[in-house]
Amino acid sequence: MYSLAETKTLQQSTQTLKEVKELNQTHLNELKEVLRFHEHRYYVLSEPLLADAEYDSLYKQLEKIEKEHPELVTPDSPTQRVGLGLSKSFPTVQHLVPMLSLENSYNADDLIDWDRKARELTGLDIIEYCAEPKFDGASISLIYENDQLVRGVTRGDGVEGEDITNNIRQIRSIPLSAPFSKYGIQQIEIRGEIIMSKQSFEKYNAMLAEKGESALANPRNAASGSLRMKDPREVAKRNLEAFLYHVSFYTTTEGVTLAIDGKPNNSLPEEAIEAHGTTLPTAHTPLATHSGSLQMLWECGFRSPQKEKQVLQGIEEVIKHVHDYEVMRDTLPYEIDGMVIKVNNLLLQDQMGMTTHHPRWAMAFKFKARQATTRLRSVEFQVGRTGAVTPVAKLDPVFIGGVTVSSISVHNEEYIREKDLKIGDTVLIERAGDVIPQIVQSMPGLRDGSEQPIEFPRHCPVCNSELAKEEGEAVWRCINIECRAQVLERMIHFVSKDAMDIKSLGEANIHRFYEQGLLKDIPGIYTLDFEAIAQLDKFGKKSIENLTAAIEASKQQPLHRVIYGLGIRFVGETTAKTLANSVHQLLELEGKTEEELQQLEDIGVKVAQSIVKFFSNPQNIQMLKQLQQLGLQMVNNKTSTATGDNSLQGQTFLFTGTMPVLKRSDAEAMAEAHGGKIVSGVSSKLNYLVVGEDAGSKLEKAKKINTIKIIDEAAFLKLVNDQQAE
Ligand SMILES: NC(=O)c1ccc[n+]([C@@H]2O[C@H](COP(=O)([O-])OP(=O)(O)OC[C@H]3O[C@@H](n4cnc5c(N)ncnc54)[C@H](O)[C@@H]3O)[C@@H](O)[C@H]2O)c1
Ligand SMILES: [Zn+2]
Repeated sequence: MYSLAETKTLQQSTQTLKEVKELNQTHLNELKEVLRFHEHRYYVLSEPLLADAEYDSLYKQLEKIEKEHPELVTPDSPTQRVGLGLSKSFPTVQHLVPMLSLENSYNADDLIDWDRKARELTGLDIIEYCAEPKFDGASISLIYENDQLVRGVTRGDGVEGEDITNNIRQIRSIPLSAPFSKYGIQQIEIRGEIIMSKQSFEKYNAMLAEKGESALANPRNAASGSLRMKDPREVAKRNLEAFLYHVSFYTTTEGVTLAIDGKPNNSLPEEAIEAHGTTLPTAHTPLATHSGSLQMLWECGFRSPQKEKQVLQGIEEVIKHVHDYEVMRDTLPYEIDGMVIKVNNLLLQDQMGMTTHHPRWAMAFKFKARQATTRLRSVEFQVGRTGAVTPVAKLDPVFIGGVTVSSISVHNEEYIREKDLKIGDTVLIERAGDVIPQIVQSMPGLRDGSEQPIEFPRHCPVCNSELAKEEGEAVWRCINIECRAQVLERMIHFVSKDAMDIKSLGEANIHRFYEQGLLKDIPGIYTLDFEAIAQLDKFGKKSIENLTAAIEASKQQPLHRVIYGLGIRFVGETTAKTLANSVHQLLELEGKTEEELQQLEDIGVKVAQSIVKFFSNPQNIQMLKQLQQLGLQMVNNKTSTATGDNSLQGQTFLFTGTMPVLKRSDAEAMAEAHGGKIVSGVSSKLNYLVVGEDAGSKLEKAKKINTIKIIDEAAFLKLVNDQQAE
């Protein structure tokens, strides 16, 4: 329908519109054209070029303009109907009751607004709602007659859908027959969502990759694409699943027609419409509430959100529930993009009615958007502490999942090839939960020929030495151990939070001291020339004090942190702990063979090789000896208590006030580790009162007992360190 040239022009317009802060009526025609185009990509081709949130935001703006200028609303506006076009690959059929869309809300205020309107419409003080997940798949309508599945239809444009009965019959969670007659029902239309689980989606994409086809962007596209496959046997292989969440219409065995979704379509027998209209008899249970109909579907053998649903009283309960659910989102085996909140009582639903676009009794609450499209501007190559060269894609900044993303690691050459990335490409990116943002796919269909391949360097971008790649590895490395990038990254890793945790010596300071020639390696951290640092701009007395104290305190970090801080390849926090527990003294590792190391828990061939390599390098041993002399913990704490580092034996300690560096509990543990004892109050039995800032009554009291030594944190650390060095 759209030629390549048109596609590009429309994509260009999309970009332009996205960049306008507030669209107005002058943009109206372009906006409509752009939305129609994206609907075609989405509904007909199942190949969207825009993230949902981006589409939604353009759609909202159209709604807003039309609301301000009702005279400009045209019948073909995207707001005037649900979807656009049908693929024509399957016979189209009319829905018995139109399949509408849902109104969207994005925050608590939207929900409160909606609840207010609902209470106005119904005259109630409090409304009972039923909340359930908004399954991210493709919606379908199923018809059962005399307990047999007779028809399965896609939503299509909401009025007509495609008859995909044969494909629907392949989905195992949809029973081919269901005992509706038990409920006195002769014909029934139910609706739900066809989804592909995250696991099946991964398998599906792996299969596509094997065949050399490009991966699909998300499980929803995979589900809707799979539903329209020509060969039902292929559908069967896709492992689709179905959640059925709605009864829209039924006739009873006595011939009574009950349309739950407003007016029955003309295709119903006229006499039935006349006889019963749209009103539902109250007596007719279980179909008096939405939650009741979910229960009935469950009992008829359908996977309805019977377990996932929640009946709630009033909007405050709803708001709490949807926020709680959003937190769990990533733990579910399938994708959901929000929650749907429905007025539970079906009579009330009927009373509230619907617009041409959506029912007034339901509201979608959309979770934070996680996908967006943007442009890949360039690729930078970063050198890590192990010399690995990582390509990082620089993007036009986009806001997703609550943060602005402007660069994303693209891992290695293979990954770039797999994702078919080029400089200048439009890319779809995703940020799921706390997961690091990823490029989902490039959009090769939008290339205009100006895109450039990503060239991988053969020389280190920092020190220019030739890069090497080990057999069977995807990563290129700079093997020059003196490489400035590596030296810096090693120091940054050493002081990082999970290693030595020297907060005042962050990345910026390390760079600065390095550039000034004040710091060149890890041991140098403990011999910093503070007088020279004091000459540097922005280094006041207070900063120097903090820095000194933090560095001093880090000498007490346990051995496993020192080991982790060394940044030995493949040695993470867990392995570092295993190694620390396997020795009395760090340098014992120097003599260990690969075989010996592999006896330890979770240490495999690769890890063992890497450890041996580290400890057989004389430069590394030299560094460890230096660190030992400088007073770092080179002994395993557990064994040290056993061998009796009891230098503070018999001494009592009490801490008061806030200390500049140490946490109270850490300081106490430190005193105890050296044989000291913590007491709870000031008395003549107390030897040391360690005071921090804002020390109060304890200090006053201690001043009156002249046997108590009152010291500050620095003196305490000195005490601990000196005792240890003896
Ligand atoms: N990326 C694009 O270019 C593009 C283009 C067009 C539309 N879209 C997306 O499609 C959406 C519009 O599609 P829509 O009209 O289907 O709206 P929708 O997807 O926002 O919500 C309505 C749909 O939610 C589904 N749903 C899932 N769980 C449900 C439940 N428990 N109860 C009821 N319904 C449930 C139903 O299929 C229903 O049709 C837009 O919000 C946009 O995100 C994207
Ligand atoms: Zn280098």
